Amino acid sequence: MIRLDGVGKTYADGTVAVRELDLDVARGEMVCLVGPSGCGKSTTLKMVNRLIEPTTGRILIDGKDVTDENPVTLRRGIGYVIQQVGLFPHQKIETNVMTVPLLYGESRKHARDRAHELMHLVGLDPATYAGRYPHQLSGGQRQRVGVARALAANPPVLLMDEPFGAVDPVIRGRLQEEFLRLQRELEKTVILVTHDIDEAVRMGDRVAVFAEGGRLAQYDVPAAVLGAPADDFVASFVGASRGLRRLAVTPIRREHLEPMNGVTAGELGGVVDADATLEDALALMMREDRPMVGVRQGAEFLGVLTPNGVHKALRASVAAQPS
Ligand SMILES: Nc1ncnc2c1ncn2[C@@H]1O[C@H](COP(=O)(O)OP(=O)(O)OP(=O)(O)O)[C@@H](O)[C@H]1O
Repeated sequence: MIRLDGVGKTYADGTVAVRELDLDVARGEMVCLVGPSGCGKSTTLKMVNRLIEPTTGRILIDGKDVTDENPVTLRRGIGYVIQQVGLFPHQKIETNVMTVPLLYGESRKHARDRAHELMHLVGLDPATYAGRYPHQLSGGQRQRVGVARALAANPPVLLMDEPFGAVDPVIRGRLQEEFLRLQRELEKTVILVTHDIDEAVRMGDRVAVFAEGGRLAQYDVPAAVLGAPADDFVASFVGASRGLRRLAVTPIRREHLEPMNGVTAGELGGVVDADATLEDALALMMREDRPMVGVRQGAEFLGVLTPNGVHKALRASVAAQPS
């Protein structure tokens, strides 16, 4: 869907922000660009919607070179969410969200209906918030308006630059959760920039770890980035607690379960659903102070997970990834 092919950006003052970057993002995939400050993440994102022109290489969306497209037409198909949201301060929330549909010639009635629908989608009741002004909203609510506005033209592609950066950790977690739910429904192709490895592994189907100069140090699924860092840079960036982080991104698999035979009710800490993560299962074992939990899929009981099974699952999650 989106392909960066040998893309580089050297600014006029000689700063090499991005060097020879190859990156593929599949349709419906959410890819997180993560890395330390100044490593070229925002520059990369802005080259996709041509807010910045690359100095070398090509960027293709659906096989078409973005430089052949009129930038205005191009941006119509690309939603853009930034940290400072950029709402018009003297316009009501509803009007802020309606801006894009109105720009594309929708009637006021349609644009307003669409704005209300989107406000519902991002969890802001239009009856309460449509008539408010941006300064009458909390930071987290403003971020949601930013997301609603980016979705207004129903673009297939969304670019998000630190979209949850300006809010406190609790709200941030909630917004991440909500956006993941929304994304499961909308299946947009998303590139999200963050400097927070936790956010990247939580949100991304795949994670691109950038090093200085826009060098792509590793591009893989979260479990592999945490479980098998490509080099010392990635290992130190993901941090010493990466082992624990892996629990939250590794799913439970049938082959790591043991049969129920002989397990007594007293040994079982509880039951988790098959789509839970290892972290959920281990948290339950610890909370209940029991050596195992049951795993269920709907009405079917699949087996029990023990700490030994957790260990096997972690090892397999790395071994299973193509390097
Ligand atoms: N207009 C510009 N002119 C010259 N250098 C620039 C310009 N914009 C960005 N840079 C430089 O390019 C490099 C990459 O910047 P960029 O904003 O892409 O990094 P980033 O990874 O998004 O950083 P952060 O996480 O701090 O936002 C930095 O060294 C930055 O100083």
